[in-house]
Amino acid sequence: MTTIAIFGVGLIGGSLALCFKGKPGLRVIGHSNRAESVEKYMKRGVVDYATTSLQEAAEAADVIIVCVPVGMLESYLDQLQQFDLKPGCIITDVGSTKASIVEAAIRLKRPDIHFIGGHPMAGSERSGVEAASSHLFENAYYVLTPHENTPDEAMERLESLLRHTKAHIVKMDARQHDDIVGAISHLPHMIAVALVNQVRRYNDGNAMYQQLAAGGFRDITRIASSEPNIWRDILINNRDVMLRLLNDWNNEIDSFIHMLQNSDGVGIERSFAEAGRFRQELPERRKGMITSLYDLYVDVPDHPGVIGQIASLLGNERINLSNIQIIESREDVPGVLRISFRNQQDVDRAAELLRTHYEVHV
Ligand SMILES: NC(=O)C1=CN([C@@H]2O[C@H](COP(=O)(O)OP(=O)(O)OC[C@H]3O[C@@H](n4cnc5c(N)ncnc54)[C@H](O)[C@@H]3O)[C@@H](O)[C@H]2O)C=CC1
Ligand SMILES: O=C(O)C(=O)Cc1ccc(O)cc1
Repeated sequence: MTTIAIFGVGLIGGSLALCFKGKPGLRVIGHSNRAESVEKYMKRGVVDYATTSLQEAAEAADVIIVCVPVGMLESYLDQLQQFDLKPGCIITDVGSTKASIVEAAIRLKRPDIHFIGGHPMAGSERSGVEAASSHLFENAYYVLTPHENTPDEAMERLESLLRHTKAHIVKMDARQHDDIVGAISHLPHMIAVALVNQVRRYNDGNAMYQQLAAGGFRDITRIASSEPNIWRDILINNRDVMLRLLNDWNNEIDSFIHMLQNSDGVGIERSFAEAGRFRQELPERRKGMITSLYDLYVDVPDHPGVIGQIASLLGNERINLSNIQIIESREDVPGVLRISFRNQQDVDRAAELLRTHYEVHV
């Protein structure tokens, strides 16, 4: 029996727990400092057992997964050092930054305890165990940042456990991880927040801003609704990388300012064309950060009841949808209902079925 202890059973910890719970040979213990949370984990059935005792959970574990905000990770490592952990115990984390925690783990004293940094590169703007799903990591990348001293045996044990997430495991240097993820995830979160706040200020003087801000604005700013304390920790932890990236961002914006000052239409066209080409080359249908996947758009008459109708059509054929959203503007997406699925096969089946009743765009 492999016992997995999860500290911080929120969106990511809860989703991991759901990937492992009920699998043969695995037992999942959840920990929270708060008794109400422990009760909630048990009631929702995300773990086999839950406790407020860090020591009890840690000492029972073969694998410990620390799923708390980035700013708390080091203090968890320090506390774990005080306990009589099982020999061979693997400690991993899910933090969105890797360099500082990998560095801190070098301080772990026992040579038979192995820390391997981890970052499942899928998530959402939602938080808490209420948003957890066993499908969250399917087909996403899961970065591991082993140290040069990490034994192969420990790495293999962790990889084999994480196969339950159905994510693709990639190994990477922790600093390189922070550079890349800084650019493709942390910077976009900052930009989304800055953009929303800019428009929020205009809206103070004229509420039409908010009223008209649907469609594209909503899409590209979804991640501005992310959990503030989680992102405070990520950005402060990756501060040096972020400051460099923001400097480059300023240069990008400056170049737009210059093009506009000079009415440089050729330059503007070139910027859009270059960006479009690069974006087209992004891996398609790979679940990852800042992407909604397996979506289809259905052009439907705007009347109540249509969502129910579509849900029953899909339900009758046992096609599971993961999300359904009304898009209020038709300017930049073909259709008014966005329906998300968990895999391409479901998109294809749904598209074939719904085409007999509606106009469908995949
Ligand atoms: N949100 C996302 O999409 C992703 C987040 N991550 C990382 O996963 C970790 C957890 O994030 P989420 O699950 O999104 O957050 P969450 O807010 O859903 O869950 C955080 C968990 O940590 C506990 N917690 C919060 N503050 C604490 C504190 N001061 N001391 C002890 N426990 C505390 C909470 O009770 C909760 O169980 C973070 O390190 C984040 O960087 C990684 C991939 C994606
Ligand atoms: O919702 C999205 O698109 C995200 O980008 C979620 C996310 C947030 C933090 C991570 O470290 C990884 C993924």
